[in-house]
Amino acid sequence: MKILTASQIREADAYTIANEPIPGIDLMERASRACANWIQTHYPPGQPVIVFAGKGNNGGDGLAIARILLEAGYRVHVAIIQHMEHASEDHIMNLTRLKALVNSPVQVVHAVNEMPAIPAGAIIIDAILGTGTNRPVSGWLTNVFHYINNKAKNSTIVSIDMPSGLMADRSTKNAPSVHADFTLSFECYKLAFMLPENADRVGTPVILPIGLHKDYMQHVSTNFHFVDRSIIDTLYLPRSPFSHKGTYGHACIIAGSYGKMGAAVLATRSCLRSGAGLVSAYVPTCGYTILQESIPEAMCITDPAGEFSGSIHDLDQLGITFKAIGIGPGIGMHPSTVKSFERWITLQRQPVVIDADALNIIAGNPSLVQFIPAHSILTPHPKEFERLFGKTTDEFERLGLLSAKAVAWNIYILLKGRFSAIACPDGSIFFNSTGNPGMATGGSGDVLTGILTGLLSQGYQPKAAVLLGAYVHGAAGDAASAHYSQEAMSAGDIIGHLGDVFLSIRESASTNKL
Ligand SMILES: NC(=O)C1=CN([C@@H]2O[C@H](COP(=O)(O)OP(=O)(O)OC[C@H]3O[C@@H](n4cnc5c(N)ncnc54)[C@H](OP(=O)(O)O)[C@@H]3O)[C@@H](O)[C@H]2O)[C@H](O)CC1
Ligand SMILES: [K+]
Repeated sequence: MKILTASQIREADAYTIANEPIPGIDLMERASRACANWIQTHYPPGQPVIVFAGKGNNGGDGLAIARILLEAGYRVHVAIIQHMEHASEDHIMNLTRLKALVNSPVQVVHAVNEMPAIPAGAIIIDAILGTGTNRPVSGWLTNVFHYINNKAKNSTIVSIDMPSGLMADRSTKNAPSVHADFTLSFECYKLAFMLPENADRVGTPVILPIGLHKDYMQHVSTNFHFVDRSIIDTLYLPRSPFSHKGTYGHACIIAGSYGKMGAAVLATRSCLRSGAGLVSAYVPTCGYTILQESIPEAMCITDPAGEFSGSIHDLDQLGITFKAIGIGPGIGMHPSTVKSFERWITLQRQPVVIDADALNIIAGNPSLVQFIPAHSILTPHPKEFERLFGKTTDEFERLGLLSAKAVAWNIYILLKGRFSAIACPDGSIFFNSTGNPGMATGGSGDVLTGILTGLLSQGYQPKAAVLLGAYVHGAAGDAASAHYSQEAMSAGDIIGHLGDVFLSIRESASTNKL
């Protein structure tokens, strides 16, 4: 799914009005009905509803929603927030339609002391500002937001299109905004929803299709995408009935050190569970028994240094052709490991997966960047990202830096988070849609490294491997949390659910081809 900027959304709106064609007021009605339907499905008419409407089209939506809910038997109070003098045409039209209903209380609020009381259990509809927000909110609107956020007990805030105060494609990190429980947003995710700095403002985003024109949506060019199942199904490569283990490559996981052999076990096991034909683990000698006993399907190559690896650079001399290599989980930062990694990276010619301490080694010696093979995949978490690329003032700026580095280094960078951001060498960014807070647990990243290496090994191109790998990792985490709970699930449980996820993707990909 494409993620559009505020101005592209305005264009989509205008294109739909001109080419469907449909009058703007009817498009607003369609959007408002989609919201009202959602509210009616989730809350019974007994609950009081308070609509806070601004003076633009977001407010127009609010007034239409109020009318539809009143007609459906809800008790609705409407407060128009006078944040500007003039009102949009469709706001005025919907106000007229609302006032035509008997018993429709409409109040105009000019100052925070005029705000209506919010009864316990109310559904608060926030339709003050939407995608037309073009500057951080200040002045008395700040107090209005504060009043709404300190809502009465058991009430729920449902924001329409955007939590008021947020800008769709710029940072409002320190600006006031409504903190929604749910955001019912039209047609596509907004960039602001993808960033952790807005997590407690957006609440749960719900995307409601409102039939914006297909031609516009198909042809509009954007650098931002949301990876949903429709993208994943096109990436999946079914295995050939005539294949053998050689078809799917020999993968190598370079991982582990004394006390961190779990990282090697998790990455190796997830690599095996992601379809590699053969998997070898390269580990320090101290990990030999652990690895062979816990994963008999994998081969084991030991580094002579003992408790850490110091001869990684000699791997190429073994005469084994690895189709893909993943390096980093648990390798530590012993000076010999650092030296050995530095030599090893200069010898690489095909894309590799680089994670954890291998990233920290690069951060400590930025001259290594020139040796990272084109189209390699780096998987930093935010702290590792900062060590590699430096600090930014907000997360929009961080996205810009992420994209610039992926282009400059000609690599894929997967920045881990609720919606992991995958930056590609062409400047585009894909946000992964799967995963949950239960995955914020030790070993989860090691599992991802194994999955990505396994997918590369069996012939996925790096872009397909990183998009599919991130999705599968998150979806297996979702299945694990459904089974064990977010609290009790562990990284190993993610691996345990990879099979269910591959089965389901295989099924939907083949159904779509019929
Ligand atoms: N595009 C669609 O698909 C559809 C959108 N709908 C709804 O329309 C809104 C967008 O409506 P718009 O009228 O463009 O903008 P807003 O309602 O968000 O804002 C109205 C005006 O508010 C002023 N403004 C901007 N920032 C601030 C601020 N920080 N403080 C106070 N006031 C602010 C600004 O006017 P200025 O003259 O002051 O610049 C805005 O123009 C969209 O979100 C949907 O809810 C449709 O109904 C359906 C299709
Ligand atoms: K809003």
